[in-house]
Amino acid sequence: MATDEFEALRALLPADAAQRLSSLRLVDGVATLVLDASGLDARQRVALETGVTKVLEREGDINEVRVAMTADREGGAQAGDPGKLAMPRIIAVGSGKGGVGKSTLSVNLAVALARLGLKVGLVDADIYGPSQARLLGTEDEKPVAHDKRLVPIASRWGVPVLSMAHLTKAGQALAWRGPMAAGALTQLLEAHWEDADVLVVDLPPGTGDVQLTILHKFKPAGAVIVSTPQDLALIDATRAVELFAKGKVPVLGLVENMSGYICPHCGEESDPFGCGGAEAEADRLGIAFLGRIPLDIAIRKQSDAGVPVAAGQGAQADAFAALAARVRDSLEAVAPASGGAA
Ligand SMILES: Nc1ncnc2c1ncn2[C@@H]1O[C@H](COP(=O)(O)OP(=O)(O)OP(=O)(O)O)[C@@H](O)[C@H]1O
Repeated sequence: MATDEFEALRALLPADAAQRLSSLRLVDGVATLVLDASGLDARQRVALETGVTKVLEREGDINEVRVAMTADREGGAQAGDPGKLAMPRIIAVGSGKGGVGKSTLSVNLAVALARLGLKVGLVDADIYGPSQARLLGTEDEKPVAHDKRLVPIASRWGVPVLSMAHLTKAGQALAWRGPMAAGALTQLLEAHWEDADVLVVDLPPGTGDVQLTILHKFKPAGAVIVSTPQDLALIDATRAVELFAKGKVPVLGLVENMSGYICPHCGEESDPFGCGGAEAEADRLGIAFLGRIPLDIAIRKQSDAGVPVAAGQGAQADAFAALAARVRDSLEAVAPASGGAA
């Protein structure tokens, strides 16, 4: 955006917002602003955002206004370690095996937790197949930096997100290995998450270096393991449980995804991958069973369209709401929110 265009838009802003403006971009009718909200309480932040949105939405060439707030305050339950960045509580979502629906589950869990009233952020740490940018409809966004740290990208669903896909060109992330990947992951996790109560982190599948880096460096408050009901997936899920146990990360429980299929034509229920295996395995491992998410074409279609089912109404949204409530309660048990409110 040209400087005069920037200044013209800036001049439209209420004076307090103009003073706090760190960056402003206008791309394809979407105005993205970053405001420094230091010293403001939640109500003042909302007032600031509303004021900005109102004036910019009146402009003919602006269809959407996205506002990100940054602030220099400490926050989160893991604050208090002097010299270390304050971090929200991290829920790591892992699976032993690829393709079991870990990313689908992570985004819907994040949205469902936000609907329960938590402030939730989502980090896509899946360097080999980042998908959260698409799942939240933010593929065309690039994060800006403030004070050398990335500012999470706002999504339509109230869950800000950062993904490896936001930092790379399509396909590039696949070639990332070792220190480069660890460096990029650190940037995503050490971004401006200070407003979040909880950070859902979508891990890559398996039990390799990236998972270990996150475990050791960022100490998740808890882990959710996703599996389909087949034996092979469950064997791998057991490995993921062991990885977290070794890293002393409490396992909040196991979720069975793609559990039971209801034919959209005849209504008959079938179990292409079996059913109930994860619950039995959770029982055997002595960990909680967090619930079942059915195999439903609506979940796949809505995911592809960047509209998480958990944001809507109906049986699938209810399934994710129930899952989120269990995850929230387990998290409270192992890592209560500071001040006791969640
Ligand atoms: N419950 C479900 N019902 C229907 N489709 C689903 C369900 N869960 C996941 N899918 C679909 O399965 C595919 C794989 O899901 P997803 O990408 O979430 O898996 P993943 O475990 O994160 O995979 P990867 O290991 O490759 O990152 C996607 O097309 C997704 O839309």
